[in-house]
Parts: sequence; C-alpha cells; structure tokens
Amino acid sequence: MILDEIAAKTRERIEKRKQEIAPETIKAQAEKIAEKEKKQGGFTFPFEQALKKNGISFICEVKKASPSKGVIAEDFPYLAIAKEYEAAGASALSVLTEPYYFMGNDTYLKEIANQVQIPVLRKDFTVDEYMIYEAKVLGASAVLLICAILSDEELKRYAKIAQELGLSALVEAHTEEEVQRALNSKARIIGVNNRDLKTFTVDIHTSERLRRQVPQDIVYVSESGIKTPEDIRRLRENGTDAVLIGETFMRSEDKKTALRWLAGEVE
Ligand SMILES: O=C(O)c1ccccc1NCC(=O)[C@H](O)[C@H](O)COP(=O)(O)O
Repeated sequence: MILDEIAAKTRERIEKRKQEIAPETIKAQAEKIAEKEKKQGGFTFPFEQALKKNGISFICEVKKASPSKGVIAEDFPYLAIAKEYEAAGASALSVLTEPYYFMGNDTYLKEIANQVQIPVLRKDFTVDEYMIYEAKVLGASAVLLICAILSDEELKRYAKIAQELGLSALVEAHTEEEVQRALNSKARIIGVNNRDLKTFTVDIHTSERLRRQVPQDIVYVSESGIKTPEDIRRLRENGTDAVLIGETFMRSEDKKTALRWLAGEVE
C-alpha cells in the first residue's frame, strides 16, 4: 500500500535528518520554545481553538503534488498561497512537508508559520517522535497522527509528546476500527479521511457515516475530496466541525471566491 511505502521512505528521511541534527538537540530546541510559551501564560492550543468556533471551519492546504493526482500546482508561490488563504477566511492551514510524494518542504512550513497569524498543521507522515519536536521548532501548531501507520502505543505516546509541547494532534482515521483507536488514544481532534489510500477512491459518505461514532466534545474533521457547496452543506448538517481541503483550493485562481462559494455565501 502507498501509505506503507510513504511511511518507510519517511523513516529513511528522518534517520538521515538525525545525522544532521541530533535527536537530543531538536528535542532541547523544541522544549525551550515550549518552556518560553508556558512562562508567557501557558499553552493555548490555537489549532484546536480555531476549529471550535461556531460554524464549519476551513483548514486550507498548501500542497504542490500528491500520489493520486501528480503535480497539482506547477506554479507554487507557497507564501502567497498561504496569505491568500488567510485573507480568504481560513481558520487554519495545512502545509505538506513530505518531499518525495507531495513535493513538500520543511522550509514552506517554517516561512508560512512565521508570516501568518492563523495556526498551521504540519502535514507529514509522523513515524518518529523526532518529527514532533521538528514540527515545534518549525513553528507548527499541530501535527498529523495517522492511525493506519501507527501502533496504539505510538498513537498515545506521540499525542502525549505533542500535548506536552503545546501542539495539537489531528488523529486521522478511515474506518470504524481506526476511529475507535483514535478515541482510545484520547484524541481531542479526529479527522476522517474520505480517500481510501489503497484504491485512491474518494467518498465523502465515509466521514458522514463515521460522524456518529465520535462524541460532540471532540473536534471532528472531514478530509479529502471536498469539492462543492453541496458537500459542505451535507457535512455541516451532519455536525462536522471542520473540513480539510487541498486540491479544490489549489486549482482555484481566486481562493477567496472559492472559499465563499464552498461556504454557500455566493452562487
Ligand atoms: O492525496 C493523496 O494522493 C494521498 C495519498 C497517500 C496519502 C495521503 C494522501 N493525501 C493526503 C491528504 O490527506 C490530502 O492532502 C488532504 O486530505 C486534502 O485532500 P484533497 O482536498 O482531496 O486534496
């Protein structure tokens, strides 16, 4: 499966990173930032807070390419894209940092987090705690934990590390069983990916169907394949708190109008 392939490649990438910056160094850097935040009044978990506001929240994704779609954006002015999303009313951003399959880069995250006021999710395939410390150092407010590539022990341990650094964890599931594992890990934000990563088929009924399994006090996110105002209307009526949208926005010339159109504010 592609996900296993990406996870294996990510493990290799992180082992190489550890030769450049030692795990103790990145951990110390992340903890120093977290300590400073604690002294300045404590953690606020801005990613979770941003998704809890009234109405459906938009997490807009900065993504150049993907395994299912190939190159989505030949021209990729990532900073301008991020700023356009923010001006359009995005609640949060998702920035791909995986380089081999999504043509992402840590630099994109670092520069974007530095230049926008809204919280940023590091969209990567977290397979090592090193990546959580890196995310903090890069300026992220949240990390992605995918149930399909993590054991129960890893899910719990990584969520705890994130929490201790003041980072939110978006715990991603695709099946009933994975939602249950996310709940067991005490996830505060659960995302259901509508894309089947074995076949790449997308069905937004997946997140509609699994909604009832997740208690109301946990933030519920629908991810992937969201393309029309009708999709948003159905998800909103179903009690979805936030949507994570990449391709639809990345292909749109005017992101503000695209967001307003999806939200049902303009025809
Ligand atoms: O999108 C893929 O091809 C893909 C393949 C393997 C693992 C993950 C993949 N996508 C990551 C995502 O979750 C999407 O980038 C995100 O949910 C936005 O989806 P979309 O709105 O359909 O671009």
